Amino acid sequence: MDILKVLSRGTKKSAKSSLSGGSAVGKLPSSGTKTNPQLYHDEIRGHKRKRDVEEPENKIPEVLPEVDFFAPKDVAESKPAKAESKKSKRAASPVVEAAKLLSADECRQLLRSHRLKVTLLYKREEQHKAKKSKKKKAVVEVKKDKKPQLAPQPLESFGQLRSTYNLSRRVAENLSYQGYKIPTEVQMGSMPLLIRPDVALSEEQGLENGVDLLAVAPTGSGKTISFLVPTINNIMRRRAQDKLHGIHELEAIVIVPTRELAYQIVNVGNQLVKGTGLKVVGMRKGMILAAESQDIGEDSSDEEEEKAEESDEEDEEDEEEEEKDAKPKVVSKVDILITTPLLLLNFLTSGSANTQKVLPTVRNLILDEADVLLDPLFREQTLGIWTACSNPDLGLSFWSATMGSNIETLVTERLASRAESLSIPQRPLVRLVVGLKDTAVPNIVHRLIYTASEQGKLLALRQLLRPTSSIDSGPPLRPPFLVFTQTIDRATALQEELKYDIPLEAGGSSRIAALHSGLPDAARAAIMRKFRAGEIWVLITTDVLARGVDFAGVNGVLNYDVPGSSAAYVHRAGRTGRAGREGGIAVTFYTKEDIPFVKTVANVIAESEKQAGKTGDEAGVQKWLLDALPNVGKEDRKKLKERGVESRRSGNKAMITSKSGYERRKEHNRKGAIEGSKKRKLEVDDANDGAKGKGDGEWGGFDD
Ligand SMILES: Nc1ncnc2c1ncn2[C@@H]1O[C@H](COP(=O)(O)OP(=O)(O)OP(=O)(O)O)[C@@H](O)[C@H]1O
Repeated sequence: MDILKVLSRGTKKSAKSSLSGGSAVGKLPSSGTKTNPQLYHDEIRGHKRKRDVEEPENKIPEVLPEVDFFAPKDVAESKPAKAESKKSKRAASPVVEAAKLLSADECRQLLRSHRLKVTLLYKREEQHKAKKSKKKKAVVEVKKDKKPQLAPQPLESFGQLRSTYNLSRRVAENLSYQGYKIPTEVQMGSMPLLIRPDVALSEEQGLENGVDLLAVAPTGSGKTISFLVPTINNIMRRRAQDKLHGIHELEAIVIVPTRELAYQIVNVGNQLVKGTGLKVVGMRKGMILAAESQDIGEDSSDEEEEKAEESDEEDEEDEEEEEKDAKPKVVSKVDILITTPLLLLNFLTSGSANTQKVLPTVRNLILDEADVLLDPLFREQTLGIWTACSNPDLGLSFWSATMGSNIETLVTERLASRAESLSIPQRPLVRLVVGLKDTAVPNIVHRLIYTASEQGKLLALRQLLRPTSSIDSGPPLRPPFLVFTQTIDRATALQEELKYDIPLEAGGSSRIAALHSGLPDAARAAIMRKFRAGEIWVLITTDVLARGVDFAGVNGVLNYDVPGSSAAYVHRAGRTGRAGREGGIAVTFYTKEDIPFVKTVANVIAESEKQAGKTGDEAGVQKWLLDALPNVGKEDRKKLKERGVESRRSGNKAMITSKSGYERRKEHNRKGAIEGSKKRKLEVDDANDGAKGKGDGEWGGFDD
């Protein structure tokens, strides 16, 4: 099998092949950068666009430089900086163009052409009603049944961030250094709103002081930048206004569901805060933050605060130092904290039982992958942190590619009850949605493959690993790719099964790895590093990597086991085809056991293809199949989401093996026969020994 040749393509890309457009390889998402990361730009009917969407700071070449997708994110991004001279190290400041605002009609047209829908979910209005000579104030809430559409100024180019929204020069430079050409849809819609609501929503009254935001946008569409840039800029602006220079204070928290995602966001944050003096820190176990205690009794957090102040004065805290020293320390140099819910909650609830730590300095709370953070699995932990952020000016934003209406309701209710309990006016709540439906991944190829048995899946996967394989007429599934399984055991077992499929001369078993939550932190980090560096080509995992993790070079995703929900499918599949790149493929295997549940996946595929305008033979799921598959009942959906397909949780069927049931039975019988014969032989020997007077009854049976 010439797998070496195939797998080598992942790392040894010639400039020619990686830029060529025609071949299958040329179409792989890892074969080049995408200059336009936008998914939608429908024609504006009846109107000619007045403004050109081209980036004014067109200093970036038309064809972006070759990027090593596999290089670790931080290294890849910092490498060129080292090579350049100090003077030219920073990207040139984006050209500042004169601030021009679009008319409300133009905004609406442009937003619609990018399938961006912005809705006001809640607003407290004060109306002045003239009653004879007296003016009476009345509070009117936006009625649930008539939520108005908003038309905020869309961000057409990153240059506008400086000219129109007065973004800090440093942050603009750092952003420009990332080499992005044009904003994605979610950046287009959300950044103006979050950076300068007074400008973006100048037509709307009562929103100028900022809004809370629910943002729903496809996987890989640049949501991280969308919340980090405004957060950094807002901290800098506040400090500049208050003339607070050179201080560190925890002002923003980003909550994410996994450690991998937290590290990734810390890396992106560090790129964006270069030269600003701000610190982006990832929460670690045992880390102590400068927090206040609600009950000033005999609580240890007083001590912690004192310690925090002392260490602030000493000014000796440094992230690198902390890495070296595993002992818990008060981390006073942190402006933006990235954390998983439990790590921060553990800190907030540690210490004396009758005290609760609060974080009154936090002005921005960001929930990335908000639907999962507010799912029963993490809900209590997330809400615990939310409650601890006691600043009355707290701004909240919620981000995900999928957001059920239950999440929207929960957020709305929580915001209302928070305002009531703190006796403060509730901030307006705005929802921003990119695309027609959140259950879609429109820019990749989807395939559903039926195999008669569990063993058939393994054979099919082996088949896909072959150099000549392709799925229907679609693009081939080429390494590097991610394989999703239902449980940790299955991930490990699949790795065991596949590790000898990669020839030694191609790196052998070191090219394949399994990453799951059962591994220690260091092992997880090492696997991530190797996968990013292109040393691991097939990464088998569980849903722990389904959310948020950004591997620009991943060609495909294979759902070895059917995902537990439509949202899980969207997020798993969304690990490929990121930043608008086309050519990514998501393959989903299903067996007889999955048939009652597979319609959830088929529906997402159908919706994705509808949004991408694919029909007929191009479609990965044909109409006859959609019609034939049974609808998934509410109970089944719930069960599947919570537990996955039952038969894969335990017992023989949960095993992954290339041997058929018949072969396994035969092997079992053969083993039994050998053991039986050994036992008989030993019994005879024993009897003989006894006869010789040596038997002392020490024999303890056969080993397994
Ligand atoms: N304007 C842009 N142009 C090109 N690439 C971009 C742009 N903005 C972000 N990216 C790149 O897109 C990739 C995906 O971004 P990000 O991880 O923020 O996506 P996301 O929307 O958070 O995805 P997910 O829903 O999976 O978490 C990153 O590699 C990022 O560097």
